[in-house]
Amino acid sequence: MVSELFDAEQWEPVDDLNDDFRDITYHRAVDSGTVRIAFDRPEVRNAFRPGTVDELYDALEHAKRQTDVGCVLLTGNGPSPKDGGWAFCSGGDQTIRGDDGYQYEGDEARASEQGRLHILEVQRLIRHIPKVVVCVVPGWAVGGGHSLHVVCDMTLASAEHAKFLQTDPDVASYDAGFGSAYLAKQIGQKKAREVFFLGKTYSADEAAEMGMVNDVVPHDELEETALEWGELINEKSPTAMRMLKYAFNMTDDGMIGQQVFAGEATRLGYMTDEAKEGRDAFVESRDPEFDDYPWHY
Ligand SMILES: CC(C)(COP(=O)(O)OP(=O)(O)OC[C@H]1O[C@@H](n2cnc3c(N)ncnc32)[C@H](O)[C@@H]1OP(=O)(O)O)[C@@H](O)C(=O)NCCC(=O)NCCSC(=O)CCC(=O)c1ccccc1C(=O)O
Repeated sequence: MVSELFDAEQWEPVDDLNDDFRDITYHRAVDSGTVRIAFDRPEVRNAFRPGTVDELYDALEHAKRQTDVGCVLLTGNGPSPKDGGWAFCSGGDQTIRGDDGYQYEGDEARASEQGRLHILEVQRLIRHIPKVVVCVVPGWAVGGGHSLHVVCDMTLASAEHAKFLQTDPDVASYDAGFGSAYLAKQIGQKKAREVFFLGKTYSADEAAEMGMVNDVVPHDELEETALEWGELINEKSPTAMRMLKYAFNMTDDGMIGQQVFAGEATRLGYMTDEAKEGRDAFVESRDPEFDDYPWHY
């Protein structure tokens, strides 16, 4: 069983990757352009270790390249076989945290002697992937797991089990990027400071009231609803959705945001006859003839 909420008839494993993964599962919907990536360490509330982060990055990078996929669901499998507890993700695995980051066990593909802190690379991929990323929260979203929910485009939460908590300062960690500063854009400065400075636990309803959760649904309906959201997203224009995501990002992402949006604008430009004339003129060693193309206003 992948997860108690997982409907095996709706999904098929992305075989070439899913079989190799140890800490996550990766599936594609049978009937729509939606993929499901899930933390699979329920016995430790889906805490991530360096290998987990590598697998997450690989799955997201693979999803990015699927041109018939418009939606990524990021969730956590459960419940815990130890005590029945549910989690999306409880952040970095504190048991393998060394003095300079999180430690590999040594037998993994990208093992390094130095500690790693590369969940931020995953955050950036979620931010820039040209698809809608929905965080599907069946239980705890804590520490670095809370920050992942913040950086996703939307969040859907289990009414009964989703709980939101920032423990970063309890373990002397601090996500000074999206996890905190971007959270403040979502819920306001005072509330974001409260989340970090008081470390209170918030229910799904409270998180929705604060503006960091889009919707709260009964636990048993969580993944069914997520899949429905995926279907709605996939009905829309891929170009419009991509440009909208990058437009939402741009005001907060500085020059990188401008670069990402402008890159897509350039792609649209390349698709015009006007751009083809520029290319063809160069290839044919002649002057370009742009007279037929208006100076739009
Ligand atoms: C998540 C809890 C609130 C759940 O509480 P509860 O339901 O009572 O369950 P427990 O009995 O506490 O936990 C069950 C079981 O799971 C183990 N566990 C839970 N969380 C972790 C964890 N993060 N690491 C390792 N193990 C964990 C727990 O020990 C129990 O094991 P047993 O053997 O059964 O006893 C609660 O568990 C809790 O508060 N957990 C800790 C949350 C936490 O502090 N997370 C780390 C925050 S810091 C972080 O995530 C930094 C990483 C990061 O994102 C980052 C930030 C800035 C720069 C870079 C990075 C980066 O790249 O990493």
